[in-house]
Amino acid sequence: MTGNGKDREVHKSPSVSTLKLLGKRLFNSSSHTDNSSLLLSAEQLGNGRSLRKRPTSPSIGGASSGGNSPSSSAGARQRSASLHKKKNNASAGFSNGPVSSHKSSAALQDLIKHSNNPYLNSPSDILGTGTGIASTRDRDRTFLDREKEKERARDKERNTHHAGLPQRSNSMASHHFPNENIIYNPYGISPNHARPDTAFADTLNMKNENDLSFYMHDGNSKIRMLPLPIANPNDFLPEDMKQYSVHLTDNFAFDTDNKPIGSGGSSEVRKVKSSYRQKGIYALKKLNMIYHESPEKFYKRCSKEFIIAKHLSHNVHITKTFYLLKVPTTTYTTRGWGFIMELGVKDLFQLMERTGWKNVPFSEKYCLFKQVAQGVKFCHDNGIAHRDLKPENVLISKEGVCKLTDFGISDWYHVVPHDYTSPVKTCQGMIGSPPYTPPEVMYFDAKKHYPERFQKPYDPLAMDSYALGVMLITMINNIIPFIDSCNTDARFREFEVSYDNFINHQNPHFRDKGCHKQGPGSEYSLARNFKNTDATRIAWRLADPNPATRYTMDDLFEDPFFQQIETCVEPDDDDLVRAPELRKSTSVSDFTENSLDASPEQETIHTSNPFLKKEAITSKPRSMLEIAQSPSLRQKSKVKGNTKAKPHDGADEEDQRSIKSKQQEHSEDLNEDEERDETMEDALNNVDSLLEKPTPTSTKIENIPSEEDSTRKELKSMLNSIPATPTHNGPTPVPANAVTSLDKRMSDLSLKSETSASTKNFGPPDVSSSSNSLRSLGSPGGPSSKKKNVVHHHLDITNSVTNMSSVSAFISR
Ligand SMILES: Nc1ncnc2c1ncn2[C@@H]1O[C@H](COP(=O)(O)OP(=O)(O)OP(=O)(O)O)[C@@H](O)[C@H]1O
Repeated sequence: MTGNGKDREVHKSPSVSTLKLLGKRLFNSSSHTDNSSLLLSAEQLGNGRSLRKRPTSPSIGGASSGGNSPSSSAGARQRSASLHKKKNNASAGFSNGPVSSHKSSAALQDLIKHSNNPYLNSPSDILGTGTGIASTRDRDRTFLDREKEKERARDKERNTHHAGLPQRSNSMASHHFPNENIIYNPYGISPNHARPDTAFADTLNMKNENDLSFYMHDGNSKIRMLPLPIANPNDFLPEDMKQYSVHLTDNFAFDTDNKPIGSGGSSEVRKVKSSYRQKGIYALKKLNMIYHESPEKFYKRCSKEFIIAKHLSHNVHITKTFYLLKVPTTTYTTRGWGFIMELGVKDLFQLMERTGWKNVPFSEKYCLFKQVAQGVKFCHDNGIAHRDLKPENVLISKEGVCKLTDFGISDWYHVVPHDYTSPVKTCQGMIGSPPYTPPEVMYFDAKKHYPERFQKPYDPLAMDSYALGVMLITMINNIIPFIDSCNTDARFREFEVSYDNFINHQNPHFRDKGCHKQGPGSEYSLARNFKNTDATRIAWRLADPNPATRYTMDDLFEDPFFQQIETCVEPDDDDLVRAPELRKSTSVSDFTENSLDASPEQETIHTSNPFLKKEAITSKPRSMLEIAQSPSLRQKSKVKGNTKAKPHDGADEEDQRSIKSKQQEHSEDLNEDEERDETMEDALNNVDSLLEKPTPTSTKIENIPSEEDSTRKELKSMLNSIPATPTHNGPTPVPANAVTSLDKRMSDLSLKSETSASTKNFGPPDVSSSSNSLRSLGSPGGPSSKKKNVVHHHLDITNSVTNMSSVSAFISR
């Protein structure tokens, strides 16, 4: 999390008026339990940034690879657990205790009153779910009894010493409020308040505190500046990822409306534009040094994140990461490093916090879930455990496709990283973001004071499964089920008891491999809203508190319910995101770290790309008709589906091309290809923007806004030329399996026009049925007819709550 003022614009608290409104509702509510906590949350919204996201427990232990790892690469991935301290100074000195949330006195008393420790009461008192008989659980009993005593003492202490501390709204976790309008928000009244940060294991040697960079900052003590000179990213990248240009301003410019579009524990995300294509808008994830981090550690941490992200950037469900660049000090940023990435429209958290989320059909929620699962499977198939899955780390593209992002604490999970036959490397230490962090990892949370014997090396893959399960439960319940996945959280305890109860009394084989009998039914609170016991099976099996029996990704993919979920995009679908072009490369010695963006003209003059001027002469855009007839001039060699990415082969074809563009012999071919691609993509963008416009009346081609640029003319010409009877891909037959998304779109356009009254018209039904998903324009008779023709509108979720910055953030994108 960055600490500068701009950061606050991203996910700042709701407006005062919104809060007042919510406050009124709460006062009128009959549930005293919920009200008090909610009111507290509302009050706290005024606390600003520290409340914007849930404070993360500091972790002193440190996550590192387990004993079977010869080299602890996880250890290299540390981020300061003092993040908590950094973000939330008020909480410094907060007494550690088994109840994780910091409660002010009012809420705390209420919480205590309603906190059910299943081990204190008779089983039938606490269940209220399932059969009404609690399973006998000897495990941890002694420990819990001891903890109970400690908890009482700490509660007392909190009531006196810690009232008013920033906190998460526990009450939102699983309560159902009398006012249905409030239930939709999975994380509480303030979406920002409740966005959890990632916990980074802090294995920092405290001796490093004297590191000079610790004292370098730009006026805000929470942001530390890297000392000059900034290291060259290429010095930290493997051979096959080395980049032609390493300076942001060589080939990119900041967006004029330069607002941050997101921020996390150690980064701030902004839009940047390619200097060469108007529509080339990308995300710059500017990486910040975290508390106690030395420059060397920063460089290693960031280059590792980049290498992993780039290594995985070959799947439709992974946000593409293109370059690791030096970022100069500008009005918008402090100097440092940043990633150029594919731009997401919003993240899944932002979808889920919308009022309309609760009305999203199950089928669409399952579609989103399956897409996320496919992304996770791809990571696992390629040797990476994500380790920080949460809705905030799932971006939604403008086509409505889910894409995993934030590989900040991801790691290679094989003992020998690129030997996929080597065993799984276990981890130790507190990492991740509660409640998505599983119980076996929470044992390492220093704040919880678990005895060391509870802290066992854990499987990072099981961590991802668990997070996926909690995400699914959250998506269906519209609210997080508990705050922390540990038995210091009453609601988690309730979940654990229900789990055991279901197994002991209803389905003894629930945890058996290959058992696909029904999951828990509506008598279980965390199953009720699913209204489907096959769906509860996958959710509960993924969120199994016991990692040894938890669903693996393979188990999930073998589950019949999971298999029959229809998605609007297939994992082997091509996506249309292209790598930004690098034409200019300022040599390191030429570069002043504080230089500001150069104008495109200057860049052209100073370009070191020998083909730049030539390109202007040789570029001969194809007409859209030509494109429609033979769109597949250039076959992109993409890694599809579950195919393995080569270790460290993150430089994809486009990137390689950018690098190779220095080589004279390939110049003409490359430039032609680039131009063709650009024309095609621009055309598609235009088609997209036409189709995505919620125009109520018939959208005729003639209604295209009158801007007479050549692409638009070509677009008109293409659409008007498409015959009523689709010829699919024109005269050149393309094998079905080689059909790209572009082909599909083109052929789908034909079909659309056929079903419309006129080939020239895109009437309202067609416009509205064209979803934001890649599959939305599926052609029943075309080459993709084998695939499902599912139409989803993942981005069309209404929101009646306005003035929330996170809402405005994505509206403005
Ligand atoms: N490529 C992108 N396009 C659009 N928005 C993005 C992009 N990358 C990140 N964001 C937004 O910024 C937020 C923070 O990004 P990210 O999670 O990568 O940062 P982080 O510092 O690693 O966060 P964390 O605290 O989870 O470790 C995301 O939740 C998302 O809303």
